[in-house]
Amino acid sequence: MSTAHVTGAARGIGKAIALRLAEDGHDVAVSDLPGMAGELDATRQEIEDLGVKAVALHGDVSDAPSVRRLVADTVAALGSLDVMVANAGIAQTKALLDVSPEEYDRVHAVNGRGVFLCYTEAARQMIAQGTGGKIIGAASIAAHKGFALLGVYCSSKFAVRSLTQSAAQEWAEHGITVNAYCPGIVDTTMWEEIDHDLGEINHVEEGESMKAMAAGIALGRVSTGEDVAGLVSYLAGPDSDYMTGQSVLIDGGMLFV
Ligand SMILES: NC(=O)C1=CN([C@@H]2O[C@H](COP(=O)(O)OP(=O)(O)OC[C@H]3O[C@@H](n4cnc5c(N)ncnc54)[C@H](O)[C@@H]3O)[C@@H](O)[C@H]2O)C=CC1
Ligand SMILES: CC(=O)C(C)=O
Repeated sequence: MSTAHVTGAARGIGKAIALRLAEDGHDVAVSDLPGMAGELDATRQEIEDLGVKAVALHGDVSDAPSVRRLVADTVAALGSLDVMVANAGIAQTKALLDVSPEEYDRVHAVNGRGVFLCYTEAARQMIAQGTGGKIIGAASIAAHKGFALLGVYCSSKFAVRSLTQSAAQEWAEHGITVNAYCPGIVDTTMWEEIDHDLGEINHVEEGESMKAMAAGIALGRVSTGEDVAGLVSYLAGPDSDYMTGQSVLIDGGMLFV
């Protein structure tokens, strides 16, 4: 029996991943910020309804003691930690010249340090267990290409991509693989907020910014969380055992096609 932890699982991509891993037979710990308790508990209930064990935990991924607790509480509740999905992240839609140093730091604290903390705390636990593991992070198309008005966000996702490569090299000897998923445009609260903010900056109607970005998607539609969860299911399972250090695009053919 394998156990997984998914951060940022109260909604969006994280929730879809948690449910998919439960369908795959993993016991699943889900976590999110304390303010998301109601939504997170709904995710936990949906996982239990699939017939596996679930636990809902609260913590801020940018805070080291908090992440240490998330890992320890997962092991206490489910017996081990075999799959870590460092999914939690925040967006920031702003021209670089308008970003304050504090705003820069917050994005990197959640998207960069948050992934670093989840990766390293999970690896410590997996190394102690001695049974290997799968560590998976949320990157983005923004880890492969910079976008105007998302500059700081993009830089934080490039950080995830390089951390994933370094961690993969350092922990291979312990049987731990480290990979990241790189969605394009996923129809979640995060993209609703990006669309709203781009609309304000560019003086266009709500929905228009998303439509303009989506026009470049070869498959002709934006993504669902479930599209991304299918890739994470593969990265968490045995079929990806010979794959590590990769940041895999799942963008419907938006970049590089
Ligand atoms: N929606 C999209 O188009 C894309 C999203 N991504 C990435 O996928 C991940 C999930 O994105 P979505 O589901 O769209 O976002 P979302 O905003 O809908 O959900 C993110 C979840 O993370 C939680 N969270 C935020 N800060 C946190 C913190 N400090 N500690 C713990 N939890 C925290 C939120 O409360 C929320 O439940 C993010 O890392 C995002 O950058 C990547 C590419 C595209
Ligand atoms: C949210 C996100 O990663 C992009 C680039 O849309």
